[in-house]
Amino acid sequence: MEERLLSAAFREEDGELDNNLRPRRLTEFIGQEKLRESLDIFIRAALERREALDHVLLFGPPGLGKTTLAGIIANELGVNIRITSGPAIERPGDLAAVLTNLSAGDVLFIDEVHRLSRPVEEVLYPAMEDFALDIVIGKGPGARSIRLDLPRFTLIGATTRAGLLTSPLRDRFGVISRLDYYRQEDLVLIVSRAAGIFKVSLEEDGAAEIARRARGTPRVANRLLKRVRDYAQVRAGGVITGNVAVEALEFLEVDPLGLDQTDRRLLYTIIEKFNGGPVGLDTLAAATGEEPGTLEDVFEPYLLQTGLLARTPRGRVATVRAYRHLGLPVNGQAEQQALWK
Ligand SMILES: Nc1ncnc2c1ncn2[C@@H]1O[C@H](COP(=O)(O)OP(=O)(O)OP(=O)(O)O)[C@@H](O)[C@H]1O
Ligand SMILES: [Mg+2]
Repeated sequence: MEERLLSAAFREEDGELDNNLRPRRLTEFIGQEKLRESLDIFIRAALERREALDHVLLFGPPGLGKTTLAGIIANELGVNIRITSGPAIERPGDLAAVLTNLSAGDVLFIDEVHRLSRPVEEVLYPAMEDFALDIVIGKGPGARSIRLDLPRFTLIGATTRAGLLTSPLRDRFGVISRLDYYRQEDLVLIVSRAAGIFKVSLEEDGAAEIARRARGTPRVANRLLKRVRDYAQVRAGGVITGNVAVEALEFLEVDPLGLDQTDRRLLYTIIEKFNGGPVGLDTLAAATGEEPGTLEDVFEPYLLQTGLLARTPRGRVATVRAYRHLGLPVNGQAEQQALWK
């Protein structure tokens, strides 16, 4: 699992990659036009009024650019960014320390903001709303609370699971932006830009081939580019043509829709062991030896998105498209089930 080339999740080896490749300005950020345009307006307006930007919530699947955007926003505002994450802030006192160290206008970026503990969240509410910190002194009936003023700051929260955010927290964000999977043409621009930074020679067809198999995700596109580059260097004189990209990606077992072995095995299991489905999540997990949560969060989103898998009230179903993709005959059963789609 950890080793999946196509996982959109962040991995250690991406660290360096991400830092060199991260666009620093809004104009360098490719795709997500609507979101980019709105952010551009909000940032300019805040700058003109010399105010801190409203709190921003960025949500969407992993690897689509949430952390990148947080950095860009701070950069465009010309302020410092403090980076932390939900699980890293263990106690209310930890958050209080971070908040009291901010300067006016600063950006506080909290990644995985849905994973803040309740007591920590409660410190965040008045901080976001009134730029104040309520500190309780003493215990029991003698306890009293004093209010400390905080500088006006901008909280940027990022989450892959907006549904898990409590509503009091969600309601305190003035800007709520969703990132979507990228279009093919945007991914072509993204890998071409990365190739420029890596100084790899990448032809147009090569870029298209990598983009097509990148699951709509810049992080995956950049990672595939790195592996294809290795292949091209050793086997093909360093130039990534369309053919070289196809060869390399076949070698890496990334198929034309961007599925890897694990994705295909999942679909085969539904088709062969469960006659195409419907099959319940837990049963499917047991049959494939994966955790139900992993199936749901890691494997399903992309299969659902490409229409290879469908969720029905009675369980998961392999669609006609899945049969065709795997080159299996579509029997009457599958046609029937396809009606669920
Ligand atoms: N619009 C974009 N243009 C160019 N490169 C991008 C874009 N979006 C993301 N990237 C690249 O993709 C990589 C992953 O982006 P990022 O780390 O911002 O994703 P994320 O949404 O924060 O992921 P996670 O949910 O795992 O934290 C970075 O290396 C970044 O350079
Ligand atoms: Mg991130």
